[in-house]
Amino acid sequence: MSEGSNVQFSEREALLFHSHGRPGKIEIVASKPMATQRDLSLAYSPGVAVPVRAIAEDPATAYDYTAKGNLVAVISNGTAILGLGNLGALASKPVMEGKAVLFKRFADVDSIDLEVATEDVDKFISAVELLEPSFGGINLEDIAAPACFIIEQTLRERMNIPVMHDDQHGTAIIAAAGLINACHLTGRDIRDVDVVVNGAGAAAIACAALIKSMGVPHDRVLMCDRKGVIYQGREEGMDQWKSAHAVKTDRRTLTEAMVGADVFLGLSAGGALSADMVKTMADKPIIFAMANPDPEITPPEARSARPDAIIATGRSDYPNQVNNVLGFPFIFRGALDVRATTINEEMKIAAAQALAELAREQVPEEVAAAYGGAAPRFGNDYIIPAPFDPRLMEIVPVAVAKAAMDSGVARKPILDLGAYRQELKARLNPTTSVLTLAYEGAKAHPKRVVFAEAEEEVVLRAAIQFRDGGYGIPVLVGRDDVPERLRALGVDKPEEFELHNSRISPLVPKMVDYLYQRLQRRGYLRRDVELMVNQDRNIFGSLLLALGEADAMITGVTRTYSQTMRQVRRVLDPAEGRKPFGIHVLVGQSHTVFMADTTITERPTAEELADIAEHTAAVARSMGHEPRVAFLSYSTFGNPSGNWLDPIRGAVALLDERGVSFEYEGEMAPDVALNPKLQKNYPFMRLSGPANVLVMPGLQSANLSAKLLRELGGDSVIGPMLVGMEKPVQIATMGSTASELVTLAVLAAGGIAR
Ligand SMILES: NC(=O)C1=CN([C@@H]2O[C@H](COP(=O)(O)OP(=O)(O)OC[C@H]3O[C@@H](n4cnc5c(N)ncnc54)[C@H](OP(=O)(O)O)[C@@H]3O)[C@@H](O)[C@H]2O)C=CC1
Ligand SMILES: CC(=O)C(=O)O
Ligand SMILES: [Mg+2]
Repeated sequence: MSEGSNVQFSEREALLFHSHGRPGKIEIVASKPMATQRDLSLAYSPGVAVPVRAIAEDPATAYDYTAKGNLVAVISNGTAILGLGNLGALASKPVMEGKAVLFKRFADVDSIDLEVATEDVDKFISAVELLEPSFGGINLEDIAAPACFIIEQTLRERMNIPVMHDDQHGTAIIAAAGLINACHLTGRDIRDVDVVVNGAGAAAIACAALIKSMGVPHDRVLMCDRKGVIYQGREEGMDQWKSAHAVKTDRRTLTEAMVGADVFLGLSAGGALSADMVKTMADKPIIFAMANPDPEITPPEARSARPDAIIATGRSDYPNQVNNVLGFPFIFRGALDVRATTINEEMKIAAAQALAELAREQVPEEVAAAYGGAAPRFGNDYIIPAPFDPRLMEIVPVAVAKAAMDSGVARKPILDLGAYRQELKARLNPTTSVLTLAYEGAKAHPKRVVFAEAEEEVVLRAAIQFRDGGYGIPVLVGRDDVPERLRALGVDKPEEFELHNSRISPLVPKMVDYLYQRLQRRGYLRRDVELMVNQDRNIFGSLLLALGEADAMITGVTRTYSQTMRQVRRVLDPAEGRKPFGIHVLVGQSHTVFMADTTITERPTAEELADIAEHTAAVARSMGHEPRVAFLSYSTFGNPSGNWLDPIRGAVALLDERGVSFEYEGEMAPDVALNPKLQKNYPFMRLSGPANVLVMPGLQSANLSAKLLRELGGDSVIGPMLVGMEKPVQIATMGSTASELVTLAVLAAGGIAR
C-alpha cells in the first residue's frame, strides 16, 4: 500500500473483511426481550397500540417510546464517494455502512445507511424530508457539489431535526481545529496567512467559509478546481458557490497559487499536489492533504520536499489525521442528547475549539496507547487528537450540547453537565477501548510472537493479519510448505515471514541441551527430548521463548487445551509464586464480565480461589473495570446447604484477612451475582452492584459455562486468557477464528494477560 503508511493490507483482505461471515458491516439487534408470547404482545400488536396513541397525542413522546432519539441516518446518492468520484448510490454503501459503524463505535449513536438512487435534487430532497419521523438526525454524505449545497440548505429549512452534510461541516470543523493549532505552533496569526484551497466542492467550499469566518481574510484564500485558480471574472466551470470565493489575482494555476503560500488545504483528489509545488511554499508550511483514500501528496513526499512542514492527511495511518470521523459521532451525540432542532454555527465552532484545545492538553498515560505507546506532546506530529482518544467522547459532546443550549436550539436542556460527562464515559464499554489501546500499544512496541501451529490455515491467516496490522513480528513454526501456503493466501513475498522448521532448525542442538537439562531427572532420556523438540511444535515454540528467540507465543488450535498446556509446561514454568489459570472475558455493548478459572484447576482450594479472585480483579482493573467479585456456587449464602461450600467460604475469609482493595462476596448463585433486583433480598451483601468478576467453584462448572456462553450466548468472548506464566503464552481453543487468535496474540504481546 502507500509509502510511509503504518497499516498494510491487500485488496483481497479488504474484500474478505467485508464478505466474511455476515456480509457487510452492520446488523440490527433487538433491545427488548422477544422470547415469549407476552413479549411479542407488548412489542407488537396489541401492546404496541398504546405508545402509538401516546405519540399521536404528543409527538415528543416518540423520543421516549421509540429509538428515534438515538438514531441517525447516513444518507448518500454516491455522487462524490470519498475522492473516488460519482460511482453511484449502490457503490457508496460500504462507505455509508462504515460511517454508521463509526457512529456506534465512537459515540454509541445508532445509525443506519440509506442510499438514494437519484441525482435529481428535488427527488432527493423529497425522499429525505419524508423520513423525518424515523430519525433523530440526518448525516448527509458524499453528495457532490453544487447539488449538496441546495440539498442541505433546503433540508435544514424544512426539517425539525439536525441535518448536517458531514463532508462540508464535519470536515471544516476538523480542518479548522487543525489549522488553529498549526498556526499556533508556527507562530502565525490566523488573520495573516495565505491559504491555497485545492478543490472547490462540498468540503473545500465549507472549509474556506469556516476559516474565513474565523478571521482568514477573503482575498488571501486562493481556491483552485480542476481548471485552476478561481479568479474574479472567470466564467468557465463556475457556479454561485465558487464565485463567492473568487478573488482578484493574476495567478491562474495551482503551481502559481502555491508560491509563497503558508497553508495548503487539499480537498480535491489523490496526487494533485507535487513536491515541486510544495518547495515554493513559505517557511514552515502547513500542508493538509485531506483527499481520501489517497492524499494530494503523501507525507513522505511532502516531508522530503519540505522538512520544516506540518503535514496532515485524512488517513488514520499517518500522523495528524484531519478527518471528519473526529467530529460527526461526537457532534451528533451532543445534538441528540439535548434534542437540538439543528446543528448551528455555534455548535460547530464549539466542537472545533474543543478539539483544538484537547490536542494542547497533556495526554494522560492511560490513553497513551491510543497514540502508539508514548504519550504524544502537542507539536508538529500531533496537532489534533486521534479518533481513538477516549477523551473525545467526554469533551466534544459536552461542548456541542452546551453551545446548543446557549444558542437556544436545545429542546431538552441538560442541567448537570458534570453528570452528563460521566454518562458519556459510561456509554462506551471500557473493554472496547482497552482492546483498541492494546492493539495500538502492540503497534508501538512490536514484539516477536510465535505462531506455533503454522500448518493450519487459520493460524496463517492470523499471522498475516498480525503482521499486516503492524502489531508485531510473527515467528512461524511449521514445515517447508508454509511459504507456498502463504502465497495461496495472497502473500506476495512469503520469504519475508520468519519460519522455523523444527526438523532442520539450527537452534535444535541448543534447544535439546536446554530441555534435557530441565527434564533429565524427570524421567526423560536425551533421545526422548530430541524427539520432542523435532516433532512437537508446542515444545519447539516454547523453547523459542525460553531461549529468548521470541517474546510471546500463541497456540492451541490443533490439540485440546490440557494437552497443549502439558506440552508448554515441559518447557516453561509459572511466574514466581503463581499458579496459572484461565479467564474468559464476556463483552457486551455495555457490560464486561470476567470469569475464572475456566481452564486449569479442577477443584480449587480456598487459597487458590482467593488467588484467582485477586489476579482476575487485577486483570479487570487493567481493562478499565472496577472489580466486583462474586464467588459463585449453586448455593446463595447457605441456601441450599451442602458439602461443597467450604473452599468458597474459606476464600472469602482469606480475602478478609488479606484486606484487598476491591469488593467481593460469596457464596452466591449466578443470578444473584448478576441481577441487582435479586441482590436486594440480601441487604447485608457487600457488593455495590452486579458482579463483573465471577470466580467459579471448580473446573467442571467453569469450563462448561464458558463454552456454553461462547456457543449460545449473545456476547462476544475473549479468551480463555492464560495468566500466571513466566513468559506470555496464550492457548486458544480449537475452534478459534483468525481474529480471535490475533486478539490473543496482541494481549499476550502487550502484557495485559499476565
Ligand atoms: N479528510 C476528510 O475528512 C474529508 C476529505 N474529503 C475529500 O475531499 C475530496 C473532495 O470531496 P467532496 O468535496 O465531497 O467532493 P466534490 O465532488 O463535492 O468536490 C470535488 C472537488 O474537487 C475538485 N477536484 C477534483 N480533482 C481535482 C484536481 N486534480 N485538482 C483540483 N481540483 C480537483 C473538483 O473540481 P471541479 O469543481 O473542477 O470538478 C471539485 O471542486 C475527496 O477526496 C474527499 O475524499 C471530503 C470530505 C472529508
Ligand atoms: C472522510 C470523508 O467523509 C470523505 O473522504 O468523503
Ligand atoms: Mg465523505
